[in-house]
Amino acid sequence: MKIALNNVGRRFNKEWIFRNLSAGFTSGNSYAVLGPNGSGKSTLLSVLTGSLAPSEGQIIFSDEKEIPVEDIYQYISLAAPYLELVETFTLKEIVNFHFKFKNFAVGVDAKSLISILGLEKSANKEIKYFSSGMKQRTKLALACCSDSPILFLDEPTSNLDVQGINWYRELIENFTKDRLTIIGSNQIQEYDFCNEHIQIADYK
Ligand SMILES: Nc1ncnc2c1ncn2[C@@H]1O[C@H](COP(=O)(O)OP(=O)(O)OP(=O)(O)O)[C@@H](O)[C@H]1O
Repeated sequence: MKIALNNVGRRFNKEWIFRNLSAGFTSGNSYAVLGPNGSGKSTLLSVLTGSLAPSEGQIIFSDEKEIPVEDIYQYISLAAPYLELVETFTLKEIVNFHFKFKNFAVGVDAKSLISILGLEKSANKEIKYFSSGMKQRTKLALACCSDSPILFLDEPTSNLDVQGINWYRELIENFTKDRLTIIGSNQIQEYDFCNEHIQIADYK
């Protein structure tokens, strides 16, 4: 899989969030999109997931041949603070719902995913009664344990405590091999495994 950006820029009204960004993202690598609050990390991630069109420049998705932007969602898993879980579902129901649209990563099924989460006792609890950390773990596990070749994680450790951060790092170790992984972050423990860094400030 490859995502190629060619002189990409995005603006909202008259404000350019980033400009002249040319970069290639390929399978087997992990990339960190870095910058302070409000710098444009989520905006760039939205462009990279195909959900936001660039204001200028070109984005090309390919896997041997070009993939139209309207099809790219099939190749992507995403966990982000602005993506909400369905609150009235139980954990079991949300896992079953999610995997009606995606396939499980190799070696994972609904039962083992709940065990990876460490939430066996909450399997029949509605998401609305989950703590913010439990919700965040659930979002990360759903994204990481899907078999999609591209994985986007925006602010992956928000709401996680030290134990949760260690759990996240183990998840990354087990589920990012051979994938194209892109992390939006400003916290080193979220992205220190990434082999390439993109500083939004370099494209202002
Ligand atoms: N739909 C929108 N319309 C207008 N401005 C927007 C829109 N979305 C984002 N922005 C602006 O773009 C800039 C970058 O926002 P973005 O959410 O990408 O930053 P971020 O680096 O992800 O921030 P944070 O670390 O706080 O999540 C901000 O100034 C924000 O107000």
